[in-house]
This record gives sequence, structure tokens and C-alpha cells, in this order.
Amino acid sequence: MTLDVKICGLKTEEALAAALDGGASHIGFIFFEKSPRHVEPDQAGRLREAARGRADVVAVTVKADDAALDAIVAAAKPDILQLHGAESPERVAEVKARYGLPVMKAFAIREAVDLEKITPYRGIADRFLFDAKPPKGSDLPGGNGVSFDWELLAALDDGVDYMLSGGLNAANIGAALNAASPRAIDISSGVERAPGEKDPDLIRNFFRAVRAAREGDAVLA
Ligand SMILES: O=C(O)c1ccccc1NCC(=O)[C@H](O)[C@H](O)COP(=O)(O)O
Repeated sequence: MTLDVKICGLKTEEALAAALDGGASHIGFIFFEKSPRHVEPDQAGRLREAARGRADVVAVTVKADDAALDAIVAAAKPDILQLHGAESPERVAEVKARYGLPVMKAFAIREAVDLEKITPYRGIADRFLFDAKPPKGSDLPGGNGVSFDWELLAALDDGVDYMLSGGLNAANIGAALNAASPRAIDISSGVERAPGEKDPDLIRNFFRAVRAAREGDAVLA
């Protein structure tokens, strides 16, 4: 089985190159002003060119309105829209129809009941992203570097396509892949030297750890 790997919150050509050379299937740009990873649509539009034909570009937004999404889609030309706020199933359907792009809907998970929240989104969202709940006081709905109990994901049926996210890093990715069987993983803080500052060496190290955990999977070899 292939494993998609998304490196999220990229802001520099150097970090982007490390992600693409490492074998990232997805790269994420954050459009959320309070985030240390925030990029303007034009900046993302310039950076995304390096990913063309190599990785899918994911635009991460939080309850963005049409005007904001119009600007992001026009400039950054994403392949996928990640909705990381409290967007309703109707809003997810509306966004999909408006842009003709696949939508990945994020959910914050702490306990089993949180996974039930995906039910009305099934058949609407193209993929789910399961992240941890933000710690108290955090301004960010994502990118907090905290993980949740991966064992909870065992309760999902095989039809649920999800990206495992939240607090992943080179030290825990082996345990995460053992606990759950995701088709996709996502990392941000775990490859940063400081909030919002991606470290190319940490990105390379993460890919090495993923490969080691998967014992030479062909997709990442
Ligand atoms: O990363 C952010 O700053 C962010 C801000 C607002 C909404 C979403 C955000 N990140 C979304 C992601 O997909 C992150 O990769 C995900 O939350 C995992 O982050 P981390 O726990 O730091 O690996």
C-alpha cells in the first residue's frame, strides 16, 4: 500500500525542495494570518511552481469565505483545499462545487466520539484529516505539535480515507504507523527548528524515519 506524505506549512524554497526531494506526495500552504506559517496567495503561487508534476499542493484554510478562497485558488492554484475549521457539510459541498477541487476536511480528535462527527461529511469530503484538539489557549486550530490516541482510529471502517496528523515526528512515526494504518500522514511542527521555521535536515530525517518504519516501501524508496 502506498503512503502519502504531506509536509505542511512550507514558506521557503529550501524547505520545499527538501520536502519534494524526500518524496512528499503533498505540500501544504497555510492561509491563516495568526499562524507563523501563514503565506500570502502570491507567495504560495510562486513557491507552488516547484511542486508542479511532483506533489499535490494543498491550500489550508479556516472558515474562509468565498472572496478569500477565490484569491487563494487564483494565485496559488492548489490541487486540493483543506478546510480546517468548523465548516458545515453544506459548506464543504459548496466549496467543492465552486472550485471543482477535491476537499480534505479536518477534524480534531481527542476521544472516540469525535470520530462520529465525520458521518455527515461522508460522500462529500474527498478525504479526512485527523488532527489533535488544540491545547487550551492556542490561537491555532492546527500546527500545534500535539498528537492524539492513534489507537482510536482502529474503529474506523476501511472506507474512511484519512490523513493522520498531529504531533508526528521522526521519533514517533514508527509507533503511529503501527497503531493505525493510514494511507496518508501529515507533519508540520515536527520538522521545524522554531514555530513556522522548517528545517530541511529535519524534513530529510523525517523521510528517513518513515522509510525505516516501512522497511523500504517502494513508493518512498
Ligand atoms: O499549521 C498551522 O499553523 C495551521 C494553522 C491553522 C489551521 C491549520 C494549520 N495546520 C494544519 C495542518 O495540516 C498541520 O500540518 C497539522 O495541524 C499538523 O500540525 P503538527 O501537529 O504541527 O504536525
